[in-house]
Amino acid sequence: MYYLETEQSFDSAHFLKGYEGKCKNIHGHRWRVVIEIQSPSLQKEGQTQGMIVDFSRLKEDLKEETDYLDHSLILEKGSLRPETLLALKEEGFLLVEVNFRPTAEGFSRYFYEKMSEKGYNVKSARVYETPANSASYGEDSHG
Ligand SMILES: Nc1nc2c(c(=O)[nH]1)N=C([C@H](O)[C@H](O)COP(=O)(O)OP(=O)(O)OP(=O)(O)O)CN2
Repeated sequence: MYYLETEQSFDSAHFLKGYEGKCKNIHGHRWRVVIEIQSPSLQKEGQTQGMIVDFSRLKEDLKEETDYLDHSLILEKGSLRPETLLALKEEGFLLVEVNFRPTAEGFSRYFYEKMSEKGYNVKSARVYETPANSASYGEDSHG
């Protein structure tokens, strides 16, 4: 099996609804996302001969996903009162609502699924919330 890895980073704010501690407050991170893909074979001809996929394509596909979240406030659906949400929208803030608790674990699955939807055979997605703290998601091929 061949493996290929790339990474991107983005800056965004989040908070953890229902968390007893400092993470209940809106705070920011420079999130680092590391994706590893796998393939039993390599391209046989053309520009990408000998590659799983061109790094530049893999990098761009991941960047498209991280750019979507960059400089946003990421919030779990239903975690703010409707009037608060409306007020933030009226202020013109970039808000991204997600249907999971925005933890490092939640984001690792999010990026795993986003890159899988793009056709990659993803081995793992690792998301760093801080340089020392990360979570990863993968699915073993036996289900
Ligand atoms: N398993 C997880 N635990 C925590 C997560 C998470 O995503 N997965 N997230 C948080 C908070 O979002 C928080 O930002 C991180 O908390 P903490 O580790 O305390 O942050 P720091 O490393 O910056 O800690 P300092 O003590 O301020 O250096 C909490 N837990």
